[in-house]
Amino acid sequence: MAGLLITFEGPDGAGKTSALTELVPRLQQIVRRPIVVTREPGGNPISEAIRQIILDPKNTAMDKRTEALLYAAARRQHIVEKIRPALAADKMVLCDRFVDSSLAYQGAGRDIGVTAVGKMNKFATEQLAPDLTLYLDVPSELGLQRIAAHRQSQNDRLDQEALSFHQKVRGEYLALVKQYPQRIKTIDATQSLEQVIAACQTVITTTYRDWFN
Ligand SMILES: Nc1ncnc2c1ncn2[C@@H]1O[C@H](COP(=O)(O)OP(=O)(O)OP(=O)(O)O)[C@@H](O)[C@H]1O
Ligand SMILES: Cc1cn([C@H]2C[C@H](O)[C@@H](COP(=O)(O)O)O2)c(=O)[nH]c1=O
Repeated sequence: MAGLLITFEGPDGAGKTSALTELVPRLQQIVRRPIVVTREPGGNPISEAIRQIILDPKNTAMDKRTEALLYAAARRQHIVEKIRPALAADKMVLCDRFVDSSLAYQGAGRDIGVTAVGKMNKFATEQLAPDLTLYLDVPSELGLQRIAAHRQSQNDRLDQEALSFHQKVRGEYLALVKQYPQRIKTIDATQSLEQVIAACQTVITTTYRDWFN
């Protein structure tokens, strides 16, 4: 498999989606091979349908292991339908969230345990791992403030969790950064959006120089 899987991670409100939206057209101007942009949970009809169920604020009865299994199920379908075919066709895949989100949110945030969630995801992914992960770091308070300030619709079920949940999530992300320093590069997402985009672009283009003009 000669493609590249680059994932974007971070607490809610870190700015992943905003940064990706601006970054993609800039990379497309200089990249030598096609880019596929996708997200989790989602990226194909089955996984987007699972996303609706997971994030629906009405689903307050959802058990935490059910939630973890649904994220993993959505991921499995996403890998089979979209990620693996794109990598096999030598494309660069930019994915908004991947397994690290499950480790941080379900493993730590929901207290299921990072090891247990990791094992479940190995089954789902058959060990497919990102080549590079950009971790956009913000204090949980700031991320939640951004979401509240720009809210256009009702918060999803995860956004509605208490600050302490989001702090556990961030704590696990910071632990993952220490555990995988080669793969995960931290971007200071308290900077302006333009600075965040520029930092992401620099990490990607300097790490994979031969992919760019
Ligand atoms: N660097 C930034 N400075 C100030 N505001 C920002 C910055 N980045 C994003 N925002 C704003 O914060 C809000 C959340 O951004 P965005 O949806 O991109 O975050 P996200 O990481 O994708 O969050 P989530 O995971 O919850 O979807 C948006 O309204 C966006 O305009
Ligand atoms: C992949 C994944 C995501 N989550 C959480 C993180 C967010 O709160 C939502 C996804 O919404 P976004 O606006 O697209 O960021 O789901 C999770 O808990 N576990 C996961 O594996």
